[in-house]
Amino acid sequence: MTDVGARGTGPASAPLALSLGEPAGVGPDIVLAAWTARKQADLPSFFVVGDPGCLADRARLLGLPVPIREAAPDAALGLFDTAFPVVPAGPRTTAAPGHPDATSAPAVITSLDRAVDLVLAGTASGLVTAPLSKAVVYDAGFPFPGHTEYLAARCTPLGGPAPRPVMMIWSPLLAVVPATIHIPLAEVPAAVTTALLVETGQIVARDMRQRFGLAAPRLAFAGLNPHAGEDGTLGREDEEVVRPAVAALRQQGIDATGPFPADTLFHAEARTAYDVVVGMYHDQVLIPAKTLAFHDGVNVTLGLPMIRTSPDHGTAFGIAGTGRANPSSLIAAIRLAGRLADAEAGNAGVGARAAAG
Ligand SMILES: NC(=O)C1=CN([C@@H]2O[C@H](COP(=O)(O)OP(=O)(O)OC[C@H]3O[C@@H](n4cnc5c(N)ncnc54)[C@H](O)[C@@H]3O)[C@@H](O)[C@H]2O)C=CC1
Ligand SMILES: NCC(=O)COP(=O)(O)O
Repeated sequence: MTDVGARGTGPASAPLALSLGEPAGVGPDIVLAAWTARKQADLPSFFVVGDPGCLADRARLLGLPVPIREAAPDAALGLFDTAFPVVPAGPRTTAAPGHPDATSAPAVITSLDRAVDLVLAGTASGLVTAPLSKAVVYDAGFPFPGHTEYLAARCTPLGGPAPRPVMMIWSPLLAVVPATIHIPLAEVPAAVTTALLVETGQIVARDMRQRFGLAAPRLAFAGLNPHAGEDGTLGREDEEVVRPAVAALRQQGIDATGPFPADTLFHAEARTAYDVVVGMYHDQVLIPAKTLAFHDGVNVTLGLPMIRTSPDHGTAFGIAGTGRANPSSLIAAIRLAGRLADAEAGNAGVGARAAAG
């Protein structure tokens, strides 16, 4: 694993590195659309790491006049205004849009590996990942549930402990963190421990302060059971696991509250009382987040010594290569990564919910 201690200190004006993700999905469509929208959306500069042929094929299919230029990472900044810089990496892909193919896995993984190399070396100021097909990379032996866990492994110092990665889905309307991520629902009650919730709350509070510039972030914890357990009559976990975690965080000076019934935690008035909801499992918090702001949502990985964002959606095979893919979530992800990089370089934090605009 890479020695994180060796990470460079590139200025925030270094471009962002984008991994290309699944070639049969909408990744190439939205990446091309984001570069096309770079001026009107006032995006920070970025380059793609991956197969330039895949992007060129998709541009041709979509009729987009995007001048794709193979480039070294340090040439990308100078090119970005006039051409789309692509740092070649990995084999040529052949999967047709909408038809995922196991042969793409080496290209997908190499694109991600090389993009992370460049971020850890300080050549790029942050990572933005286009969606990959978990099935395609799992079949090729990719040993991680998703980018989130892969990045924690990549950020593990030589001989040191792995950082704990925390997934946050962020939008101007709502920011949520699932305390457990990609595990079966049946395993959730055992996986939700007081220690896990305390550690999650600490990471969220720290990154909201340091990366998002919130002086005193307000964390609302959702309960696990209906009505947050109804005083223990609908399940004991809320009283015995979640409440002690909230109390421990409060003792540490973190503005944590809850557990709250999840069904009434996401309406407009409730959302004014917190900055982030920490939920107990994936769908509990990703459903409200994607329902409220599917096209503005950004997946941000907290807890790592690098910046990583991505769109909140997946490969959308049904619309890949049709011109119907909406690039807004990727555009929001690029914009947020740029602002987080600026904040890391010492400029102002991005604020709780203001950075999407
Ligand atoms: N960060 C990542 O790499 C992620 C990868 N995935 C992967 O994506 C694959 C497909 O997942 P699904 O559950 O089907 O979710 P999905 O997000 O790909 O699609 C869900 C629905 O939203 C629509 N949609 C998605 N993105 C859109 C866009 N940009 N514009 C317009 N409509 C859009 C799709 O057409 C579909 O109707 C799976 O392999 C999953 O693991 C899913 C989420 C994140
Ligand atoms: N449901 C969110 C998702 O699948 C994204 O996972 P990751 O690849 O960002 O870890």
